[in-house]
Amino acid sequence: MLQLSKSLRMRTLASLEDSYELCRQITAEYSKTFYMGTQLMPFAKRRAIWAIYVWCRRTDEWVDGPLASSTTAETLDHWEKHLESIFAGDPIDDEDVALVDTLSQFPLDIQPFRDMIAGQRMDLYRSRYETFEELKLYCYRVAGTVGLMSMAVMGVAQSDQKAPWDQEQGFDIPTEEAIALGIANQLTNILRDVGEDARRGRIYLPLEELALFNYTQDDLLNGVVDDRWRELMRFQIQRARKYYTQAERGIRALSPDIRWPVWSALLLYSKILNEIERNQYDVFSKRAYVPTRRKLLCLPVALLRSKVL
Ligand SMILES: CC(C)=CCC/C(C)=C/CC/C(C)=C/CC/C(C)=C/COP(=O)(O)OP(=O)(O)O
Repeated sequence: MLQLSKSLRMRTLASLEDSYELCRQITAEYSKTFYMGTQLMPFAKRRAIWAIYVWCRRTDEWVDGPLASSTTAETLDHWEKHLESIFAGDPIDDEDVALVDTLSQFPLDIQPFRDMIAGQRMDLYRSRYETFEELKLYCYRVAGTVGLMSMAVMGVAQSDQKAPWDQEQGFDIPTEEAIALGIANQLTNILRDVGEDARRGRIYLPLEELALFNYTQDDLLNGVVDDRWRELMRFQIQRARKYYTQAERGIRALSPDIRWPVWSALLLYSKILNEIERNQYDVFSKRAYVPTRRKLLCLPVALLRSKVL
């Protein structure tokens, strides 16, 4: 019976090609920046990243999407079982077909996927973070994990593709740097979306850091932009940039064919911080956005860096 229902289900699922195409469309629709990055990758890696992106997006939707108000801990337990089924090679939905294929081709571990679900659990119960350590754990879970997943697909440089001194620097598998890029991206996202999150009653910035700048939760919820806020934002932006710098050091340890896309994604996303500065730190009434022309300008810069750094 179980066998029968499984085979019935299998027959109604999308073909491999259609599933990857679905993942491509979803990635293009939801994340312009990362989609642009993936377009610079070799075919097999590009579509694997789309399959992973879609699973991450679906995971995020449980707490951020239209059905979020009915999501409970049990919903996420169920989603974790769904994940185990994918890792067992048994797709449930059309989007899973591509991910099952990706798992058969790249050495992906289930742990970062589980950690990301744990990150969504945090979002379910918490709307405040007291310290940066707590926020950092959240950022690892919802975004650092994406770095780990992506790295398994992108691959690291073979020893004959590296200069001898790279090995001495212990850059064999740049795990910390991959996590750092996820954290940098997430911190950027948090800074860009402070106003939007406040309107949903959420504050991601650590409360003890607000206090350090004499800025209150009420100030934030009311969108007060003054010297205290600008100082606080300068401090936050500086820290996000440190994570970008750490990530940059790991890129040359990656396989050469994906250094350009990773540099591009890094530059494109970090530019949002420049836009926040350009907007005089007003993240309440404006959404920091990098215009397409400025985005395109990043690509040759990224190419150059991927060759020389
Ligand atoms: C640097 C090294 C060694 C490896 C690279 C490893 C990678 C690719 C890390 C990047 C991880 C990543 C893409 C994290 C996602 C974080 C994030 C905040 C995504 C935001 O996604 P959306 O919310 O869809 O984006 P927008 O809303 O900004 O379009």
